[in-house]
Amino acid sequence: MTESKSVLFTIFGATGDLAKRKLYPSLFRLYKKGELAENFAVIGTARRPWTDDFYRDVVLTSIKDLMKSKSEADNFISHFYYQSHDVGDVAHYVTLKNLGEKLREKYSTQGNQVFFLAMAPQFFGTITEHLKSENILTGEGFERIVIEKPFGTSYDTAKELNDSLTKSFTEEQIFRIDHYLGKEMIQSVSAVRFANPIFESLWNNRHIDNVQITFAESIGVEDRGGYYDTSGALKDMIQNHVLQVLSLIAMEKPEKFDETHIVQEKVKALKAIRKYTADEAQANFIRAQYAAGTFDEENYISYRDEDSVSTTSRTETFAAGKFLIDNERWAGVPFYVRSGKRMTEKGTRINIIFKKDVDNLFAENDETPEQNVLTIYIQPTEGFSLSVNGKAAGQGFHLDPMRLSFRHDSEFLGNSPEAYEKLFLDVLNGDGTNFSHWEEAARAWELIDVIRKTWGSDTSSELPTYKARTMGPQEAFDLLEKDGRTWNWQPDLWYIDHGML
Ligand SMILES: NC(=O)C1=CN([C@@H]2O[C@H](COP(=O)(O)OP(=O)(O)OC[C@H]3O[C@@H](n4cnc5c(N)ncnc54)[C@H](OP(=O)(O)O)[C@@H]3O)[C@@H](O)[C@H]2O)C=CC1
Ligand SMILES: O=C1O[C@H](COP(=O)(O)O)[C@@H](O)[C@H](O)[C@H]1O
Repeated sequence: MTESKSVLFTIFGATGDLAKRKLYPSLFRLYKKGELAENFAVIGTARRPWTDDFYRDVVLTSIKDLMKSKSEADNFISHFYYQSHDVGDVAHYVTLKNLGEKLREKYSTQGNQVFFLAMAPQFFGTITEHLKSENILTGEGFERIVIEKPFGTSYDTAKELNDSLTKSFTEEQIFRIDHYLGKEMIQSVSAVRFANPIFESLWNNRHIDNVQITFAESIGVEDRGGYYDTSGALKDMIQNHVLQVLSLIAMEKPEKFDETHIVQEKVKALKAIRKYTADEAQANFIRAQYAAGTFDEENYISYRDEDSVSTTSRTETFAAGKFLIDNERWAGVPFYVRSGKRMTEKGTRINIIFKKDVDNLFAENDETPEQNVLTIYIQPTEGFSLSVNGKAAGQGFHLDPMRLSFRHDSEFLGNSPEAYEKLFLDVLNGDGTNFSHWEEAARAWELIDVIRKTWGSDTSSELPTYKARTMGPQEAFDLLEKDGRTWNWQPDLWYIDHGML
């Protein structure tokens, strides 16, 4: 039997896109599962002069696809209150405090508070400072703060941000969202590694040739051109999601499967990644921008033609590179990563490519076994496959590569908790395992800053482009080719075959 939580949420940025698309539906899912019942309340705040009723209607609209009965939804939204508030105005925190006290009483929330900052990071310092100075933090129950990406734009700005947050909250109270860490299959990476001796015993440079991590998106920048043009693929995806995944694959086995030990090992792995010189960054990382293209008879405009994007923009919409890890386990094993928008399909995958068979028994038969590949499918399908060599059926002896494959079915996917729902529950349980910790973010920025600066100093050369809805520029393929390798990527026929497209 689920024990429901007692808590007051304050959502800053309650009128925004993230709140409507992710936060309210996730809270509703927790409500439907009984994790939230009667003892919770939500204060939504932003500048717009909304009433409680209007706010509740907005929340209702955002959960309409999930609701089974109107009465259930009505009961849920009755826990929502709106307070118009400019985060820069001190007087508003007094109103917020008074409302909080009233709701704490009414819903018996036991002094537990979660603050969700669904706002641009430049406001984080002001908000946390005022939460403390205006005594909204009382220390009576648990008090946790959840913040969104981007966590800074460089090591220096991230450090500044962190310093201002830690004036009011301790590291244990800060939950930095990296929503990929809430995804089912990312959480499964550790299960695959540490619950299967067949893999754990091979998880090193004696058996693994290279690792490939692809975060491909078919969408362009949509309506986020203004933000994206100041960021680019390296900062938007590689600094956070990709390096988080890489550290989970590369880390040593933690002493215990808990937050402290996992984070310790992830930080060690990140620290072992070679920090490039400017020349090495130039040689090992490439970038490109999507040009116009046609796919499936549909025409796509170029990045520079997107709304709120400069027509002379040099922001990359695709980045690829090679990381090297200087430790005993991984010396000599390249970790190739790539991420881009307007690629052929949406697909996040990890490929562990095992070494070639050195002593080929079948050489005299003119047969060469293919390298074994373990693929972890993160999305849109979830599962694993392992390519193995077998004998082709029939006369004679020929090797035939085959795939042992497991995928979650569509029913499972439909019921699988959404990343934000899992992360919300982790926050309520005080479990920071699936969040980014300061030391992780700091190290990731140190690695990325070198690449960013190298690219930034080159203002004259032509930025490579790739046609919209392709797998990126030629330079990304050359990156592996010069190492005698290729990207391992086949279109995901599984979900087409299963009617999931
Ligand atoms: N949307 C998404 O999918 C994702 C968003 N994020 C991050 O989440 C955060 C929020 O993003 P998103 O919801 O898209 O942004 P929006 O621009 O849609 O929302 C911003 C919110 O901040 C409020 N706001 C702005 N200025 C003030 C102010 N001075 N005082 C009080 N409230 C203010 C706005 O409300 P009002 O105008 O009424 O004041 C609005 O509610 C950002 O950090 C973003 O990078 C991260 C990953 C994905
Ligand atoms: O953080 C971000 O992630 C999304 C991709 O997330 P997904 O869960 O849809 O795979 C990306 O589109 C966005 O640019 C980035 O900020």
